[in-house]
Amino acid sequence: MSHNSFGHLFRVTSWGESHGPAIGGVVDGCPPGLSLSEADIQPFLDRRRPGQSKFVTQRQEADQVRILSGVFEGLTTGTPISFIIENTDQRSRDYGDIADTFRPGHADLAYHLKYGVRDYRGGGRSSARETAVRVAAGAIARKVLGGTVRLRGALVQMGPDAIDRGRFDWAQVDQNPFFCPDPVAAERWEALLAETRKSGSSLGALIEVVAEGVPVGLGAPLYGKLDAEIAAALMSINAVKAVEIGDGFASAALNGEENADEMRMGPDGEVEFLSNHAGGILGGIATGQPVVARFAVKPTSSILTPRRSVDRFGQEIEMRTKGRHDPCVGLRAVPVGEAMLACVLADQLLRHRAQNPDAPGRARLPRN
Ligand SMILES: Cc1cc2nc3c(=O)[nH]c(=O)nc-3n(C[C@H](O)[C@H](O)[C@H](O)COP(=O)(O)O)c2cc1C
Ligand SMILES: C=C(O[C@@H]1CC(C(=O)O)=C[C@@H](OP(=O)(O)O)[C@H]1O)C(=O)O
Repeated sequence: MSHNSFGHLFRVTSWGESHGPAIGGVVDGCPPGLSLSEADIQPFLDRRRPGQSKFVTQRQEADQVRILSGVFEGLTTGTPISFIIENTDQRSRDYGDIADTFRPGHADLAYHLKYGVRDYRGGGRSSARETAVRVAAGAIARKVLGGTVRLRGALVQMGPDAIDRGRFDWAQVDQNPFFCPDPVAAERWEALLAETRKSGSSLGALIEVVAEGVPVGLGAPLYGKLDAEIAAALMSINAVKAVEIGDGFASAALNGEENADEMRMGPDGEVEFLSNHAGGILGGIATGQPVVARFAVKPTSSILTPRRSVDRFGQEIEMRTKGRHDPCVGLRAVPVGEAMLACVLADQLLRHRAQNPDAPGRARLPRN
């Protein structure tokens, strides 16, 4: 991960600010000959787009993507794929009040201290507007991964209210505005988030992303371990404060027997795991089990409730933040998390093929 690019062979660069004319990205290293058009990318952007329900920011952006390079007659050419998404609904006057002040919990103070000069409109470069670029890149990464890798995400906790794991149903995720896999929790969250928004406050959340059908062997120990790169990619998303793989923090409380993912031989000569505490990764390498990662986002820092802060002249102030904000950023972070996982897996797939082109990608062992 460097400043505005990540990945090695599948390399994503993003550019743009929230209230500038446009945002966009460049994906370099995408293999040639993959069918790709805007129609492959747009559905993913549509899931992340702001303004879609009363539970997200009311900024209205179409998030229409336009490919500028790297595709000829519907196929990727192996050259940089450049794309642009125009910003059309900036309301920069909302930010006039906070040009000289720093929202507690947002990036304002840190950008000021580091750079001295910043585009404060909409948070500038620090805004999650940029996450649209990640989602577009993720759609291209999914093309590289092909149809055998199934990648999905869900919101599993809003504020203190977690889903019931027994009711986890992927089919529910697109049936409510929360990306919630538990219909009963989704009903509770409707009231919870409406009340939170009305009171001028915000909530944090926990998001789970899962990739099934990941080829065995992805991961580049020691410093390019699959879990390490997934953690870095998810941690780079705005507002993320924690990432875990498999049982994550809960594994600290398990004993060795409970944590052991025991193995048997399946009838087709493939290793079968009896559980998946490891989240599909051992030694930094994919085992073929579902890759499971979770990440926590903090509550939105732009809130209407007055908070104490300081301004750039060193005055102590009290401020409230008006404007259009997500009362819980976790909702729209779901497609962003999926996209970051897709980009890491696509990059690891290309690196794995380069180093070990004959690896079978299966957990097969010889039997006597
Ligand atoms: C999808 C998404 C939407 C977000 N929407 C908002 C928002 O409307 N208002 C806000 O203050 N922060 C929002 N954030 C969080 C800020 O972008 C983030 O807190 C800020 O960049 C500071 O960086 P940090 O929280 O990573 O330290 C959002 C984050 C994500 C992932
Ligand atoms: C624009 C998007 O989300 C924005 C993310 C964001 C922030 O601080 O991160 C603050 C708000 O920006 P604005 O005040 O300009 O409306 C959100 O609307 C988007 O995701 O496309």
